Amino acid sequence: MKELIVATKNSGKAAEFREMFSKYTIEVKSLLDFDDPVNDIEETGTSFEENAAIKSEAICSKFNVPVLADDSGLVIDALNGEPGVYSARYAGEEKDDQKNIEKVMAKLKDVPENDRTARFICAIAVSRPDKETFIKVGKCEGSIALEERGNHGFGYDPIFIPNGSNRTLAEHTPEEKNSISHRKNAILQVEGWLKAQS
Ligand SMILES: O=P(O)(O)OP(=O)(O)OP(=O)(O)OC[C@H]1O[C@@H](n2cnc3c(O)ncnc32)[C@H](O)[C@@H]1O
Ligand SMILES: [Mg+2]
Repeated sequence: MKELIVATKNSGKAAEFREMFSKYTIEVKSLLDFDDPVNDIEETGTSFEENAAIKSEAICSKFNVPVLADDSGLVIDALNGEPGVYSARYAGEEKDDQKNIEKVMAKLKDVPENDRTARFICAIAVSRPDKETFIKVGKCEGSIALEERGNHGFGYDPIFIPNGSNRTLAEHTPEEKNSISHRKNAILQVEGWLKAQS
């Protein structure tokens, strides 16, 4: 079975990838599966695409196998695109999901329902030894809820309502989220390559 490393240390992302890749005969590993801890990669880019490629290329050079990386985040119109590429560390270096949510909710406290439009974006970069990296982007349009709700998922899911629903993503089952998410929409675009691997 071919091996694919998903270059993430985010357990929420790793679980979603594992589930969405289960239909392929590919052995999927995340950076959380290695006995020797892999150093953090500095995300110095100014776009999701750039940061995804920084991660996939760094891990591909290290292990010499195909690597897929995800750089993703929440873009809120009323905050001029924040938290954007800084989504993980919006409220500080400790990457605390709850503090990040509280920071967003405080900044949006006077913003009415109609002006709370937002989207999740996911850039997926695939790097292979001696080949060019390719990058695809997926989106999920929606809005920021007036209050936090639900326990599923991770990150900003408790405050994000996808268009067409009245529930937050954290009130969607993992299967439901994986059928509409930004991550799913990015994966769909690399499906041809994934099939060729399995
Ligand atoms: O870099 P890796 O190791 O993959 O893990 P990370 O958590 O630092 O990941 P990113 O740099 O891509 O930052 C993404 C942040 O955006 C948020 N995010 C991304 N996808 C999300 C999703 O599906 N649901 C909720 N929040 C999400 C969440 O706060 C993530 O920490
Ligand atoms: Mg990161």
